[in-house]
Amino acid sequence: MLGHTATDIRAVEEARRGRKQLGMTPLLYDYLLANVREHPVLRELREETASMRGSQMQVSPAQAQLLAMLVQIQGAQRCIEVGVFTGYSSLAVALALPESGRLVACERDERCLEVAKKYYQRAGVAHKIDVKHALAADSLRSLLDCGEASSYDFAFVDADKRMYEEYFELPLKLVRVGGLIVMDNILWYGRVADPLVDDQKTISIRNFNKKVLEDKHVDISMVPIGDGMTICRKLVDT
Ligand SMILES: C[S@@+](CC[C@H](N)C(=O)[O-])C[C@H]1O[C@@H](n2cnc3c(N)ncnc32)[C@H](O)[C@@H]1O
Repeated sequence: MLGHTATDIRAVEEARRGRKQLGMTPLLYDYLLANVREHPVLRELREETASMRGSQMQVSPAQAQLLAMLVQIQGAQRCIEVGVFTGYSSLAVALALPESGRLVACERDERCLEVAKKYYQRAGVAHKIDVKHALAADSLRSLLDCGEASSYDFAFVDADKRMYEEYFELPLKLVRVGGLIVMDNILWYGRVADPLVDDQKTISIRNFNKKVLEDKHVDISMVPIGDGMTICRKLVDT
């Protein structure tokens, strides 16, 4: 164990003792990253984003890989993303879609979208992405107004944490039975589990987690990857 920190060693020992959840250490994170297949344009985008304000908002390469895998398993053609930032997760989804696939990408910040669009072009997937520069709730409501309820295969929600219930309910209407909605940041840096933390965002995510646990319209799986993701599979039309 030469060169390993005490924390790294403790994490490995705890795992050996049979704990079901492995703590993520910097060493283990680097190992995980080294074992992710990352498209070269995704890597370039991640490197550019790293120097930008808010770079911690970007999903990890392992999360993006999981999203792409879910899209492929679903055989998804029609996808939605709520919260694009500089485009890392949307680019991963677009790369996983077939040529005929479409992704509606919702983002309110124009400067983030400029970066995202540059990389969509660079990766040759811009034609698959319909960028909606507006508040996501307005964009999603207008899809519903256009008669697109129950017509999407997959939605990824990674925006305003204070609105998580609404940003789940709207995609739930847009996704077909059998389709997936993936909600990001459901562990919120561990704050959701700390009863002493009671800021608005933490309370909103806690409320969402409680509500979706009891929601009979979906099957769920809470996955401790990145900052935590809940994968929801729609069971019935709402
Ligand atoms: C966590 S970041 C998204 C990260 C992105 N999925 C990625 O992997 O790079 C959240 C983004 O949602 C956008 N956002 C927040 N609230 C929004 C809203 N109500 N409508 C549209 N975009 C919103 C923010 O501008 C920000 O770029």
